[in-house]
Amino acid sequence: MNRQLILEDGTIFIGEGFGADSEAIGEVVFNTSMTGYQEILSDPSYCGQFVTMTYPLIGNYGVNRDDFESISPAVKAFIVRESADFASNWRNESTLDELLRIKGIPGIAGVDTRKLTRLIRKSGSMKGILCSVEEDPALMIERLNASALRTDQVEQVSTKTAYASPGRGFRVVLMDFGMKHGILRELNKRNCDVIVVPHNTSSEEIRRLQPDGIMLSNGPGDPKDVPEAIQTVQELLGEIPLFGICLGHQLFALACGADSFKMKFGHRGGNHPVQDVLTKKVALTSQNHGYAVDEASLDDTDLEVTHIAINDGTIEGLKHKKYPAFTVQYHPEASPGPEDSNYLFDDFLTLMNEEKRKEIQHA
Ligand SMILES: NC(=O)CC[C@H](N)C(=O)O
Repeated sequence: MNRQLILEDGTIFIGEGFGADSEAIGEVVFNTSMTGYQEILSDPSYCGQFVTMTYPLIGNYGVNRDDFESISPAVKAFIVRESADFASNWRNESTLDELLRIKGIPGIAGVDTRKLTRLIRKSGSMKGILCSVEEDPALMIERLNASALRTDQVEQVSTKTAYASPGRGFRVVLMDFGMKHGILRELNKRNCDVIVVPHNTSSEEIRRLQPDGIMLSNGPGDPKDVPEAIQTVQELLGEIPLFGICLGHQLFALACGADSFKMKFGHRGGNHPVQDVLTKKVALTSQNHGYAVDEASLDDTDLEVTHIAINDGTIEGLKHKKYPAFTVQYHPEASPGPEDSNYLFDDFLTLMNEEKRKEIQHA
């Protein structure tokens, strides 16, 4: 027992260090997925956060080349009940511990993750510090309270330069706010000619690429921290069909005049039930968000709620009443998670198709 996790309310968890031997400060959140730790770890939306896995055994199938959602995991620290040091799977290429060491991410094992999760559910997500047990907790809490969490996460994880992932179908400009590779994979699977652009690409630059559609990716942090992206969406709305996921959904809502708020402890897991308002069908979804769109703020907008979370009634999907644009708060690209909502990518293609047909008729 050589490492401690100290929360801003003073709670201390003592555990065994694994991964990188370094200190970290971040926002402590929990994820209830039973598998998929590699995808979770490498999801850029966790930038700046400590992820607690509620499933008690993590690392048991190792880490492989194919399941990364980004090349450089942006998670600040990883908290588990038990870290398996023997990885058993035919795809396994390294252990979780090795990956965390290489990527400079500290971990702590042996933590009572049920207690930690209940605490977060009761008090809300909290700041935490992960450090050696040699450190004086009182001094650490002082440091924790004095440190403000960063607000430039999107800039940290977005691509610095544009790149193409060619296809022979619709051209889609994918705005990268901290994209999971699963989104690109789903678009390519449908033959889309994808151009991934940095988060701060202007609307003129996007227009110049002559896209058939725009995809707004997921990403870390508060949507209000990226006002220039909100403006870009405003400038393109109605002109080019649009599909947004998670942070992309929140940015779209803000661009349409709605508001967002920080949730108490968010939704992070692989089995969140979401209902389609129209069909009443429920899908099990993969989720990772700490902010949500405020329903009351929709009154003066042209937005319509398409999906809601069964667990707490928060908004999970929106559609513009006049323009070809729709978004979801959850992750239809799954990975990790169920594929119930994969059809949304097909809907995006249908939307682009319809708009193309209208254009041809009017030409
Ligand atoms: N996965 C995401 O895109 C998350 C969006 C945003 N950072 C939130 O926490 O709500």
